[in-house]
Amino acid sequence: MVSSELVRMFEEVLSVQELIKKPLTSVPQCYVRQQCHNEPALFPDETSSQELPIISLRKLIHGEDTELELEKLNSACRDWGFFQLVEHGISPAVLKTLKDEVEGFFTLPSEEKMKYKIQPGDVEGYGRVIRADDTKLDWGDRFFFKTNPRSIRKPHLLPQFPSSFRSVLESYINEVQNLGMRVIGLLGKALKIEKRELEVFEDGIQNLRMTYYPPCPEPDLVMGLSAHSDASGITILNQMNGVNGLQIKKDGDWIPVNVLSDAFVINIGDILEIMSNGAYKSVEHRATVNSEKERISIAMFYLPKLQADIGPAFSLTNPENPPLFKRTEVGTYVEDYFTHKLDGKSYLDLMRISDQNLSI
Ligand SMILES: O=C(O)CCC(=O)C(=O)O
Ligand SMILES: [Fe+2]
Repeated sequence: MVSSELVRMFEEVLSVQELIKKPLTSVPQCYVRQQCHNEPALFPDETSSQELPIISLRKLIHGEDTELELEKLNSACRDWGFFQLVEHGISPAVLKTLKDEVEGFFTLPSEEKMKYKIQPGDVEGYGRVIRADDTKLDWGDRFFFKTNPRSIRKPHLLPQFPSSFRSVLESYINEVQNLGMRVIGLLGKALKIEKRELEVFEDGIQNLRMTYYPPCPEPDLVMGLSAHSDASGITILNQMNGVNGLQIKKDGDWIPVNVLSDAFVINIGDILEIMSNGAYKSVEHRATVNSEKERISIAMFYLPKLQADIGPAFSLTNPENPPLFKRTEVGTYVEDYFTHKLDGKSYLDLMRISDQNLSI
């Protein structure tokens, strides 16, 4: 539990960008992580031979290699829970303008960004949500907001953005929503889930998190984003300024992901692990920072619509393959998720049906 004094201190250091404006020789204690002895190294061997699978959307859709590519996709989601998507069809002009606009946004004067500051009791806006069990702060400035369906947009956030930023975001939101639906369809095909069970994703929820990770004088003492799994169906990550930092947990090791230009990193979130009845993995990941250059990413979380129920797909479960997770409404799931700390896979574990009461 953090003391109220610590909460006040956390709230005062709302922006890491502001913090590093004064020359810093060491990192304030509220960012310093305690490395436990059995934790894998923060910066694992960069020569790791494990490379994230690369999947081509073009190959998944046209040509002779469709089946082969679908099998590659299937293995990537089972073994890694992550893959890099190339030839995804999102227009390069939108991606370039988006990068410039997001960079521009994070370099606005603090007073401008504070107009969008997260309000007490909310989770959307600029800044961080302090939870009762937080003990350390992440080295990154975030902006989280809900974009789809349009009716859930907060009037003081996206609608108030500078018009050039708003306009490119609208294009990106549309393109990435279509891409998300396409990828979900292909995952359903690879998993052999009946099409109608994926209809819950049509006009699904889309949330965006933009994160600016400033350079840090002592990068091995801090974490840009704590280890977590995503609550989404899938997440589409755009590492927009080409700087490495993302790490994925695989077989107990943290594997660094090399940014591939013109690729998105896509991962399976908790909801798809549940729907696939555990066949696809929602894998823990985290973001590290470096001492040289800021890192900017934008993550798009794609979820089924709010009224939908989530649970293991009926077309995948039977007496031989009983459901491993409980069913719940998306709305309840999302609300519960936000009240938990980003602490590995703990929330997904709450959804797991224990061995004693496995039932269909
Ligand atoms: O910035 C990154 O590389 C990771 C972002 C992420 O995992 C998230 O926003 O959930
Ligand atoms: Fe994430």
